[in-house]
Amino acid sequence: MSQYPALRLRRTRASEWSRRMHAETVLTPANLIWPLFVTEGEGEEPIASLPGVSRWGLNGIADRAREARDLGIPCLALFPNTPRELRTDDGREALNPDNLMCRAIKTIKDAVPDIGVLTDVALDPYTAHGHDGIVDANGYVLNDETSAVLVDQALVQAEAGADIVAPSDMMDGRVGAIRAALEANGHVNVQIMAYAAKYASAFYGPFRDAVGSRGLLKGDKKTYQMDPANAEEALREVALDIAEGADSVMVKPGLPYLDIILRVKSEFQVPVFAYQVSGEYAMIEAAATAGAGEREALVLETLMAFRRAGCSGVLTYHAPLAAKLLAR
Ligand SMILES: NCc1[nH]cc(CCC(=O)O)c1CC(=O)O
Ligand SMILES: [Mg+2]
Repeated sequence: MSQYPALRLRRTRASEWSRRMHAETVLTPANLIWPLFVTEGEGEEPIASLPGVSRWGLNGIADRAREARDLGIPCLALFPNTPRELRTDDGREALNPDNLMCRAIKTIKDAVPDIGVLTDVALDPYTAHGHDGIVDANGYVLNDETSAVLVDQALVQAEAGADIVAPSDMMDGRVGAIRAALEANGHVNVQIMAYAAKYASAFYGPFRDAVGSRGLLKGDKKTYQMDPANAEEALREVALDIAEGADSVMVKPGLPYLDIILRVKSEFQVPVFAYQVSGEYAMIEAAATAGAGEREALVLETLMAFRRAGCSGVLTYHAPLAAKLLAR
């Protein structure tokens, strides 16, 4: 009896109510984190390589925060486009308590006190060479020197009101160092979401346009970000970040790395997030524009795939669209 024709897996798929009742995974706006680009001035600056995404001045950022709240999106991720003249080899603008990032955090907290603010800890929006850290004479990104600066950067962000600091730099040991500094400075409830398995990827191009680092970047990031060939190494990275005190871990990029998400979730049972990165967003937009797929369906299917693989949530530039679709 346990086979066809008595067993028909199509039976539960035959009607909409039944499909809904048998869904193993749910996707809600609570699973979305919306990355936002911040700029000086008050205008809206469209980003050519990210159609539909803009940099916003502080007023626009406050409006986006209200929009997110109304859509049920729980958290915003912030990325500054630092004016060129403030970018230096040591990225010291990252430590300025009045920098664009800190002003954006405060703006959001004033406009919508109850929304989560996640900040990126890395130096690339502040360095003249576009790397995430301090480089030596050969252009090599120095681990321990960089980690020391990242600790101060995370503290500056926490002081400004960040709820989650998210180191995206891939230095060794920085999660433990940041956790210790947060504890020592009274920020016991500031979370760390570690970009634990971040790959040296070809999918970050539009992001680098958005934060203004593409034209500046010398070389590539392969001496610190991971080789796409590696999966076991991702598990080691995640194990270390959890041991150092990460509250949650991230896998990045997203869709090409669903296998990593699944393995991390199965192995560690910790909150896992994915970053559906700028190049993935641009790919979906290009497919939709070319008529190769239907935008809304592509967005919801890819986001559901992250949930099915084990993600608690996804950073996605499609967050407002997805939240609107999910509200229907
Ligand atoms: N610290 C850099 C950082 N933080 C988030 C992204 C990429 C996000 C995206 O492509 O959407 C990057 C780019 C990089 O590593 O060069
Ligand atoms: Mg690591």
